Amino acid sequence: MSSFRDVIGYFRAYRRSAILSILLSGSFEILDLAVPYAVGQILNVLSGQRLDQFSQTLVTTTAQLLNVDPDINLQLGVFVGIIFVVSVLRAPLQPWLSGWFHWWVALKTRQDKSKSVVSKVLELPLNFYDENNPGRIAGRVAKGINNYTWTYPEIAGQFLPKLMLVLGVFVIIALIEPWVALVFGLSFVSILLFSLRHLQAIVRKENALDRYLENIDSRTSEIITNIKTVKSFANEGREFKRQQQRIDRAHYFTIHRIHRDYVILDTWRRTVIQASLFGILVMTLWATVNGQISLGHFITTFTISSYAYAELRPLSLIAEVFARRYSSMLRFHELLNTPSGQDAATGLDHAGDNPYQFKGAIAFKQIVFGYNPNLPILKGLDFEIQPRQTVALVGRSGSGKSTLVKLLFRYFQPDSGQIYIDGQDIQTLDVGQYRRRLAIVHQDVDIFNGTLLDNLKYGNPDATWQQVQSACAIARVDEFIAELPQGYATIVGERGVRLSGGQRQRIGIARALIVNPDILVFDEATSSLDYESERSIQEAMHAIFGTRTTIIIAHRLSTIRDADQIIVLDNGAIAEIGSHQDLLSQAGLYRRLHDLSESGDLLD
Ligand SMILES: Nc1ncnc2c1ncn2[C@@H]1O[C@H](COP(=O)(O)OP(=O)(O)OP(=O)(O)O)[C@@H](O)[C@H]1O
Repeated sequence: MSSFRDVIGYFRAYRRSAILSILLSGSFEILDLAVPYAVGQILNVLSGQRLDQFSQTLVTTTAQLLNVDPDINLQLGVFVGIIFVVSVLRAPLQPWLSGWFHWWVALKTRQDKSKSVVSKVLELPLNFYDENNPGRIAGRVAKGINNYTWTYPEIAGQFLPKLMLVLGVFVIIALIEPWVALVFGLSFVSILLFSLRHLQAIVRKENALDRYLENIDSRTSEIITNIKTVKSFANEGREFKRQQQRIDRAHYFTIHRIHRDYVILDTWRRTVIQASLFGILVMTLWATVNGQISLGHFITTFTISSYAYAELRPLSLIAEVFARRYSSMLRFHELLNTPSGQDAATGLDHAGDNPYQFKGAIAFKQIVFGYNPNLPILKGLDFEIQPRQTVALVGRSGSGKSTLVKLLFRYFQPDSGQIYIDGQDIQTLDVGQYRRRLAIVHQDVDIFNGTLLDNLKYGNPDATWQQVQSACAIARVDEFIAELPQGYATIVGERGVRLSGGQRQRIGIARALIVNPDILVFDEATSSLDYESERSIQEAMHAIFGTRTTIIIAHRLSTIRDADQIIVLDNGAIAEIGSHQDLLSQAGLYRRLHDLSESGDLLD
């Protein structure tokens, strides 16, 4: 659970600049008090009343230094000089000594945290993305980073310096009239404490609202991702209505619970402030009439008290805005603190020579695994694959084929058992370097916005032209490349040419081959393709068999007739292992699946 400390810790790297600039800003605020003080003393000079001890010393010292008489002109000159220094002379310095640093800290931290976000996004475990959709994650990042950036200058540049100002006012009033200071101090502390308590309750509500709004954003993002399905079922109306209800509910809560609470707080605060100010006016006037304080001190005390009370409103507003933003800041912190997961590559940069080169012998030893440890998906798998063998994983949907491959890629760690490659436990290898010796062609090949060549070389940017061309020939990418407007330089992806399912799959195969992996996995899903594309891809796969260890998650039997080994999974355990012919003659599960799909059709 994140806390207020974590929120402060966000700016830890720049704490020296932060502390210095906050102290400077506070000093500037306190310097402002010199103006009403000097005005009060000018009034005393003009009305023939005596100056206070401090002013008297100041005037006498100045007179001695300048070797002149401490007459009215000098006295006025000293006080006007003070006002000039603390207002006019200070004006060009302040932005550089305070404002600059507040934004500098905020923007530098934003720069650092933006990088941390990218690295976190790359390191988060796969199951995090199964549980959180892109809209939810992007929303949390954008809101969190922005709120931190905007909040810092407000807190460091205004809230804290103004608190220092209030402290300064308290000290000055205490020096002039201690009992007025007592009233002032008590009213201030009670307003602040009450506001804080009230805000705590509001923050809890803001937190609930934030989670609710995140769910709305997440659903909107889901609608965008699945827009084809929404439209094909003509469900726009239903989706709109559902989101509208959620938005209305969130805003009812915002207006009638949270916003109302803020207004109640403001009502109470304004009343107490005005009552306190009125009390101070009456008390100081009484003291002046009775000759306890001078006219100048009456003006100074009343002016700086109003000054301080006037600051209470902006102070409370900043505290309110902070409260509104606080929960999104905590949630951003939680995201950055999400453990990177076992599948995270150690260090993001894996450039340079890879120390690993495998023959491709794989052994699964007594592998037990469940996404939830109490519900095992793989229940003691034990098998071996020889180098360059082609092995097919067959089984009903949900039998654990993809899960097994995820363990091979170390996206997850087995609950018990080991996976060996060329006799080495894969857990002992550097995960990033190890994974670079493997490649997988997914059912749905991801295409990045960029040229076709960039996409092909995604796994191996240093690949030679020769390597690219030969991979494209094997994967039959060359068959459609001539049809693209700029050949390899054609922009594909988000803002480019749309590719068909078959074209994407062939690009996926070529991309994997360009890496020249020791182990190649096909999450084979040609069922969505037309016959010609399917044939083309099957031929591409056949051309690869025997050149490296190949694992096929098989959905159609036609591709895997020639596999060296077929592993039939049933409910997370191995039901049968053997060649196509062996398994057919065993008359077991494979035979049943085969008979069900005589034409070599779907297994699941
Ligand atoms: N990230 C996940 N978190 C929790 N459970 C999961 C996750 N991924 C898969 N499962 C569950 O694990 C079981 C095995 O899934 P897996 O994807 O390995 O099966 P499969 O044999 O590859 O299925 P298919 O042929 O349909 O792709 C299923 O019951 C599935 O619901």
